Amino acid sequence: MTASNEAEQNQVGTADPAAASSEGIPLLPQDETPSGSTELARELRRLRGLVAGSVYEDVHDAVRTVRELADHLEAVGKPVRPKDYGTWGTPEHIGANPAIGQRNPVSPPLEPVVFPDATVRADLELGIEYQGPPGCVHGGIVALLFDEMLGLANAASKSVGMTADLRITYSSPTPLYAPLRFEARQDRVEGRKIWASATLHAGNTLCASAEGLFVEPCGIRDHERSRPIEG
Ligand SMILES: CCCCCCCCCC(=O)SCCNC(=O)CCNC(=O)[C@H](O)C(C)(C)COP(=O)(O)OP(=O)(O)OC[C@H]1O[C@@H](n2cnc3c(N)ncnc32)[C@H](O)[C@@H]1OP(=O)(O)O
Repeated sequence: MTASNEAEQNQVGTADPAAASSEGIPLLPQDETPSGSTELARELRRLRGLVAGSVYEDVHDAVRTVRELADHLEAVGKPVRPKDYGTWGTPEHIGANPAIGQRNPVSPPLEPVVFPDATVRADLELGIEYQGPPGCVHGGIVALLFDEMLGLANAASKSVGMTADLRITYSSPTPLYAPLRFEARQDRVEGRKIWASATLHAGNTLCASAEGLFVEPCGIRDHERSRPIEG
C-alpha cells in the first residue's frame, strides 16, 4: 500500500457503513501500518506500563538499550511537524494524538465505534500509568478522553469545532484495570456553535459525565466536517 493509500484508508469517517453491526462501525480503522509504527507504539505502551507500574533493583542495562533505540529512531525517522488547520484528520495528524493516536504510546488508545444514530462509543481499560488517586484514573485523563470523545461525536455528525467550554461532573471514582465505557453524542448545532455530551461508566456505575460547547473555526470546508479537530 502506498503512503497516500494508507492515508486515505485511515481518515476519520471513511469506515464502511456496510460493516455496521450492534458493535458499531470503527470510526478510526485500526489497521496495522506497513511501516510497523503501530506495532512499535504498542510495544512502547507495554514499556510505559512496566516502567510506571513496577519497581526494579537495577535498570541501567535497560537504560542503555532504550537510549540506543531512541538514538536509532532519531537517526532514521522523518519527523512529522505540527501543521496548520488544513491538515486536520490526516493519519500524520491523528497518529500523534494523545487519546486516539496509534503512533503515540501515550494514548490508551481509544478505539471508537459509531452507531447509526451517530452515537460514538469506546470501551477500554486504563492501567497504573493513568493513575490519579490510588486505584483510580486521574481526573485530567478523564477530561482528555471526554474532550476527544465529544470531538469524535461531532465528526460522526459531520461537524467540527474547537473546544470552547468543557464541563465535567465526576460522580464516582473511575477504577483502574476495569472495563470502562465512554459514550458521546452531538446534541445540537446553532450556526457555528455545537453542543455535545458524553458519559463514562464502569459497569453500571456512572463515573463521570461531560458537556461541551465547540465553535466551528471560520473557513471550514464541507469535506473537513467529518475530520477531527485536535488540541
Ligand atoms: C474525529 C476526531 C475528533 C477529535 C476531536 C478532538 C477534540 C479535541 C478538541 C480540542 O482540544 S480543541 C483545543 C482546545 N481549544 C482551544 O484551543 C480553543 C481556543 N479558543 C479559540 O480558538 C476561540 O476562542 C474559539 C474558536 C473557541 C472561538 O473563537 P471565535 O473567534 O471563532 O468565535 P467568536 O468569539 O466569534 O464566538 C462565536 C460564538 O461562540 C461563543 N463562544 C465562543 N467562545 C465561547 C466560550 N468559551 N464559552 C461560551 N461561548 C463561547 C461566542 O459567544 C459566539 O456566540 P454567538 O454567535 O451566539 O454570539
